[in-house]
Formats: sequence, structure tokens, C-alpha cells
Amino acid sequence: MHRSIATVSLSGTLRQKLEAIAAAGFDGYELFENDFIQFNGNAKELRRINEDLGLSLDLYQPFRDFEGMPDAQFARSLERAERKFDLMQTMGASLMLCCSNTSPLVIADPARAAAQLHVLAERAAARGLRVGFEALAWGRVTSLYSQAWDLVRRADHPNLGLILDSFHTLSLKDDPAGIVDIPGDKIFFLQMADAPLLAMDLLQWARHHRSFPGQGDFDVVTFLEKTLQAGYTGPLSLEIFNDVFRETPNRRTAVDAMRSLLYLESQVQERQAQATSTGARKAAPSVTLFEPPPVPTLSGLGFIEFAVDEAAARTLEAQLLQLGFHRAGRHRSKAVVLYRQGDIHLIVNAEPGSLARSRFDAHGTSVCALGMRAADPEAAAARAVAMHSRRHDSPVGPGELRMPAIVVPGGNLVQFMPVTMDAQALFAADFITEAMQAEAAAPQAATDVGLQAIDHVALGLGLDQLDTWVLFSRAVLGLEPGESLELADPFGLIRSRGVANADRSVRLVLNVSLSQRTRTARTVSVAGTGGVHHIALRCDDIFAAVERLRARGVRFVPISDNYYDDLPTRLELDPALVARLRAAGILFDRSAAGDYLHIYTEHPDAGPFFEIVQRVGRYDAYGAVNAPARMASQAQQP
Ligand SMILES: O=C(O)c1ccc(O)c(O)c1
Ligand SMILES: [Mg+2]
Repeated sequence: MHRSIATVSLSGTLRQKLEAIAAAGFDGYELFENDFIQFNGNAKELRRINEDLGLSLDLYQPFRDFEGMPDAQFARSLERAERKFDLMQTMGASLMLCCSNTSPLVIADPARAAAQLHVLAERAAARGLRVGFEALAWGRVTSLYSQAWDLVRRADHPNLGLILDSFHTLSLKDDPAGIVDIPGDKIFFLQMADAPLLAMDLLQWARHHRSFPGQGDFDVVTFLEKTLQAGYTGPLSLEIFNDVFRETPNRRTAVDAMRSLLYLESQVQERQAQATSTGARKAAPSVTLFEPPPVPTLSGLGFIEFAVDEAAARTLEAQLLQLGFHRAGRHRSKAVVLYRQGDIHLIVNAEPGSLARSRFDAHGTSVCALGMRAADPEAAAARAVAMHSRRHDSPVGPGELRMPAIVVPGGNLVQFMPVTMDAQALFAADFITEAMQAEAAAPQAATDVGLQAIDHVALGLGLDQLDTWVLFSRAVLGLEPGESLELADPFGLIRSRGVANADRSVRLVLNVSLSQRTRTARTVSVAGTGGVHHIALRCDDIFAAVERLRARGVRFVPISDNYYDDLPTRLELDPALVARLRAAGILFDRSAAGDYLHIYTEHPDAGPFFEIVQRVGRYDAYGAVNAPARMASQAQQP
């Protein structure tokens, strides 16, 4: 498809926006009128920039408050239109967007509105231009695409067509199914936008909280599918009014935008392929949709790698040993040590000159890579590259394993590990693993406190990184987002959203602070970027594990007695269980599916802290109700 984006979706000056749009690989763009009005150049110069950048100017927008006006205003609006047509001809735009009337002067008379639109189309036709009519969700008389289509049909002019915008339809919970009955060649343009479900004023929602498809809650896939079924073959464009995008570096936003369109196309493509293979529908797509390698099949976090220098490595080692890990091996050729407990593998990388070291130099002790087990590591990396993520190849020594790696938003790595190799063989390729071999003979190492697996990794992100991560998680890794939650820290709100694969073997929690004053915000600020904030390790018996850890000197975030007084008023719990939780300082949550027991280690001077968790039954979340207790306690620590 011809891929396009509205200039309103990006930060920067008009020229900077267009450069970012071209660099991300778009074919064309929608010019938002204000961007031109504020441009220190004329329409001819804009045309030259378009030519230099290889961008087509697909749409000039918006033309407001036109249809259904009293005669005097109508005459003036036609004059206004002529001036816009002059500009469009000079800058090389052939389609104008006219959005439905929001003026109190509008007359609710479809015959009048249609007749006026006919005249507008006739004026456009005289110059070889076209007009597309779009229903704004808050239009005074016309707010639905079906109403806009009714006017376009009545106006009956070849130079007048319909413009669809998924936001207006889906925000009103209107049914897009009727789009299939509109002749495809009468749909002149398609604007796609997603949004989080918010109970708020439509106009505010539309102007401040739209997001790229794949970042919100709308069924944008069905919307595009219906439009294509109608026979639409025009541009696929993004029109995103979003307060955060207005201040996010525009090259990053433009890459997100392109990834979003590719992901959207691929989802529709997949549906069409399925419908065709099951014989449900004839294959009749008139446009070619993007078809990347399939979403990877992931099965767990194989390792977590820390970036350190020599001194930081010693501090971290002390912390890991205290948590019951043991040194399981050292790297064949690099200053890298492997720690292990149960099926948890932690790699501590102090190799000078490595990517890990450069991450340490920039951000201090931090997680610089996650290992994800993938059914087909090469295909997983190929999918990522197709979705505009960068591949990262680090130097490997003789006999060492090359694992395909990709760069994730913010600059860290995800490495895809083959599931077919067991952990022993996998790490044996790169590490000298005497300890592991000795351990194979006596599996319960003396230091082991019963931690068994990586449950999830929580990221603390900058405000402008959350939507990027949601889309990256879905489009590249196939991790689906859960509910978006707001958690109260004593100094501001934290927005939190889990993403996970279908069998829940890979879980990430994406946290962003809406205030500059929370611990999460300060951590992001000190590190200079978002990154892993804490690591949750799972066990089968959290009471036993915590007892052993306390005996080894591990300190946990203390929880207020009031929390345990409140717990039985919230949940029906055996008093004996409440007493045990209180004595151990463990937090508790219960859902219909099961229980979640968890506790947090005290924040170290540098690097992430740890959460110890036990899941009972099919509990599927992260104990968000307890996060305020943890954050308040952390805030009360000296
Ligand atoms: O918010 C608006 O005014 C506005 C303008 C043009 C559009 O295409 C749109 O969807 C909204
Ligand atoms: Mg629109």
C-alpha cells in the first residue's frame, strides 16, 4: 500500500517533520494546514522539498465548517476554498479534506449540504482537484461515516468522495461493517488512528490521546479490513493527535509510525490468508499488504545480562550470592561471569570495549540484554528487522555460539536463544562451566534458596517510551498487552501495563511515571534512559525462600502493619495465612484465577532490585493493588 502520515502526528518544524517522514520510508504525507501557515517558505518551496525528499503530498487538510451553511457564509467559504485550491496547485496537492461542520450556524438540511458540496467539488474539478468529506465525531449534524457517505452520494460529483478516519467511527462505537457497501473508488482517503479507551469528552480524546494502531484499544484491524473489502486502493495514512508525540524526537515517532502501519497491514493480511485458506472468502485483495516473517514463538527468558565494570561486578556478585545464586561459569574469552539458581541464568558482563561496557558507562549498573528462547531464533530476528528493528551482531570467539540479537527501544538488546538446546549445552558453548557440571551431580546446591525461574522483568520507562514499547512488544515480539493501570506512588502516579506471550512464559511489565518526582522517574532520570527497574523471580514456596533469604542477610522492603490489618477486610482469608504473611512481610493478591504472593528486596545503591513471587493457580497479573504499599514503603526508607 501507499503509506502516508499526517504532519500533525510529529514534533518539529515542517521541514524536520518531512525529513523524518521520508527517512522512515513513507511514500507521502498529509499536510496539516497549521504546519504550512507557520512554515517560513512558500508553496513552491514546499513542492521542491517534497520532490527532494521523494514524498507525495497526498492530502491538504482540514477545510472546516463548509456544508449546510446559510447562503452568505457559503459564498464566503467558496472564496476561502479558492484560495486553498491556489495553494494546493502550487504545492502539488490534489486532494483536500473537508471535515463536517461544527459551527452553530449549520442548518440541518441534507439537500442544502449536498448541493453546497456539489458546488465545492465543481470548483475543485475546474482545477483538476478533488475533495474528500470526513465526518468528525463531534460534527453538529454529520458525525457518522454513513451520514457523510449519504451527503457524498446525494452531491453526486465525480470529484467528491468520502474520507474515513477510524478514530471518529470507533470512538463513537459505530459499526464499521457498513463500509463494505460503499464503492471503493468513492472512498478517497483513509486515516487510521488507535486510542486508549477513555471515558472523556470526544474532542479532547481526539485531539490529545490518539495513538498509533497497535498502541490503543480500538479494533483497527477490522476497520482496515472492511475498507479494503469495499475495494479501497488509496493511501493508508496515520493521523495522530497526541500530546506526547508532539514532544517526542520525531525520528523515533516516525519509526514507530511505520512499524505501526506494517503491523496493521500484516494483521489484515493474516486474516485474509486465513479466510482464503478456510475457503470462507475468495482472495480478492486489490492491494498488496505487508507480509513479514511470523510472530516468533517464544518460550521463556533464558537469561538476563547486566552491564557492569570491575568494581560494579563485585558489588553485584555479592548481591547475587546473597540471593542464593552461585557462580556457574566464566566466559571462554571475555570478562563475563554466569550465575545460576534453578532455571534462572544471570550474566554479569564487565568486558572492556563491549556493548555492555558502553551501556554501563552511559547508564551505570543496569540490564543490557534479555535472552529470549525462540523456536526459530533466525526467523525471530528476521521478523524484527522486517518490523524496522535493528539487528545487532557482536563479535564471537572461536567455537562460541552466535545468537541473533536485536536492538530494543532505548538501545539494549534482546538475544534469541534456540529452545532446542538445553541450558547446560547452551551456556557450555560460551562458558567454562565446571560449576555447572559439578552441580549436575548434586542438583541442590548448598546456596540455593529455591528460586526457580524468571517470572517477569519490569521496565521503568520515560513518558515518551511507553507507547513505543507497547507497539514494539506486539509487532516485534508478539507479546500482547494487558490492562493499563494507574498506581499511586506517594509522589505521583505510575502507569503500568503488562505484556506477555500466549503461554505466559515471557512477561514484561512496562511502567512509566506520570510525575517527575516518583522513585521510578528518578531512576529513569539518573540512568539517563528507561530500562529494567526490577526483576521478579519465581519460587514454589515463598515462605521458605524468604526465610532462607533473610537468614542470608537479604533485606526486604518493610510493609506497614496497617496493610495486614486491611487485608482480611478486602479478601476473605484464613487468619492463619494473614498472620504468616504479616510475620514474613509478604504481600498478597487474589483473583478469580488464583493467588499471587510477593515481596521486594531493598533497593541497592545501583541497578535493579528483585521481587520474589509465587503464583498459585492461574493468577495472571502482577499484584498491582500492592504496588502502592511497596512504593510508599520505599519512599519512607532513609
Ligand atoms: O480535530 C480536528 O479538528 C480534526 C481535523 C481533521 C481531521 O481529519 C480530524 O480527524 C480531526
Ligand atoms: Mg481525520
